[in-house]
Amino acid sequence: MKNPYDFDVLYLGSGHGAFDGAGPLAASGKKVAVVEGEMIGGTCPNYGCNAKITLDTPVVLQRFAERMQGVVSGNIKINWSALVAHKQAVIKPLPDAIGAGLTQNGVTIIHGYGKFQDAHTIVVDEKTYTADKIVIATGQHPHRIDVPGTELAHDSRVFMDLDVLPKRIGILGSGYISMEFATIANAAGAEVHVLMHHDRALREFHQPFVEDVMADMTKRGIQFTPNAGVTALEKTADGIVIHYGDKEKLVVDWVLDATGRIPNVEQLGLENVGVKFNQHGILVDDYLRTNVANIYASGDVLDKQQPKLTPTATFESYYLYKLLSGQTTAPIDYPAIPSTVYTSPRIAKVGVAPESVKDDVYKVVHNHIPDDWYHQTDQETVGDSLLVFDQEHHLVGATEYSAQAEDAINTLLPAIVYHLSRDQMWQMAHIFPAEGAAAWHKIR
Ligand SMILES: Cc1cc2nc3c(=O)[nH]c(=O)nc-3n(C[C@H](O)[C@H](O)[C@H](O)COP(=O)(O)OP(=O)(O)OC[C@H]3O[C@@H](n4cnc5c(N)ncnc54)[C@H](O)[C@@H]3O)c2cc1C
Ligand SMILES: NC(=O)c1ccc[n+]([C@@H]2O[C@H](COP(=O)([O-])OP(=O)(O)OC[C@H]3O[C@@H](n4cnc5c(N)ncnc54)[C@H](O)[C@@H]3O)[C@@H](O)[C@H]2O)c1
Repeated sequence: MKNPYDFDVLYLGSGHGAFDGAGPLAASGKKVAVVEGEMIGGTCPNYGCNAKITLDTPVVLQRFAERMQGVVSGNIKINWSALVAHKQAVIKPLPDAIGAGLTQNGVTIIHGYGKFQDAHTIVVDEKTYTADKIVIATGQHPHRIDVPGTELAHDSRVFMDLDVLPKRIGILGSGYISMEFATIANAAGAEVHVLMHHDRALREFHQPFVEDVMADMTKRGIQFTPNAGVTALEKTADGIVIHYGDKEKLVVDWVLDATGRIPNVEQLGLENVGVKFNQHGILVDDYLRTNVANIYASGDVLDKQQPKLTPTATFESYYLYKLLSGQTTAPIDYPAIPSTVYTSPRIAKVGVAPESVKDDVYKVVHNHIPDDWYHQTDQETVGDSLLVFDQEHHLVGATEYSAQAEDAINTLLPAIVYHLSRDQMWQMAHIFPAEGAAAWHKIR
């Protein structure tokens, strides 16, 4: 029977929650549209992962040169305006490249904000588009602290476009964005103050590793204030005054609000169709289907257990491609989702956390990274990993803090996802010498 709608599948949003699946879905013969209100590709390429890692790259170089002093000489100084210009040059082509990838696969791109009129109809700038199935992949937006003067603070997107690095920066919150941007701003020469909501940072990460990273950041001049309880922001002739705690004050030139992100569920017309959501996002079943049968959701906008990260959004998007193209009827089966905080050194983790381990079920193996021969070459002095094995020596979790923790954890993923035995681990021959080989060597 002919589809009575304009499209088989229409996506609201064009981030990883949409585009990783929309392209293959169109290539499989489905008529697909993507509606995007801002930049094609969404947060990750334009003002998230890719933009941030470009700003971080000279920090890594700076740390590397610092470790190798004596063998090489001279410190690396970051030229902030040149770095931001470099970031713009690296990021600028991405929306066009992602858009071209979509259109080459046959996806129709519609620019503008979409809103539900009914369960099969989306309105964009007064034009209507109908679809058999609709996927809500609208992501999140920054939370703004609810205190007088909140408008004086900025979000991470504004930070990444600053032509001139402010001298004194106050950062509210101590999650991913706070810790990463504090690292970058400090390395580039700013005075950085982190006002923590509680007494711990990065609460989902192994706290002894977080404390080591914070000690290093403190040594480099970043000032942490635990339980700050920010009460107001005020503009004065000296700068912006952050009022916190019991009548305490801090004067800075610029404030980054890094107090979390909120799902984009407002202004979608969800009330017109009755899609259910809460403050964590849209509610879906194990097929990423909302309570309205033809409406699905994917990516950061979901209420879910998995971390709201690009690998999760990509996995969901690809799952929906398989489901909506009829290649699977199975529920989504998430792998262990890895995550990293791009401080320097980084903290990365995947799978079973060492702190959750009961002795009789799992075995935790500790490695001090500088003890590895490979890390004598780069004069590494810090870093630890904890590897969690079951009784049959299957790797079930790993967490590491080190200069290259993200690569070490990525390398270990097949062992966890495919539940490899020791014999199967030996079936893989790694390029040597390399970080990945060093990480793999520790689990065999
Ligand atoms: C500063 C920062 C750094 C990050 N770094 C990392 C990292 O290093 N690694 C990592 O894994 N994750 C990182 N993330 C998280 C990552 O960016 C997100 O998990 C990922 O982008 C989620 O993809 P998504 O498609 O669900 O949402 P998004 O990428 O946010 O895409 C949603 C899109 O929907 C559009 N939209 C919203 N409403 C509508 C509407 N009504 N109509 C049409 N379009 C609409 C938005 O404009 C947006 O483009 C970072 C996030 C931030 C903010
Ligand atoms: N490397 C990465 O993968 C990466 C990097 C950046 C962002 N992200 C994604 O973006 C999301 C948002 O990052 P984020 O750092 O804004 O959020 P977050 O949830 O990681 O951290 C928010 C911080 O703000 C604090 N906070 C909350 N309410 C507050 C209040 N009223 N006053 C003061 N502090 C308050 C929290 O205690 C926490 O420290 C992350 O959760 C993650 O999903 C990922």
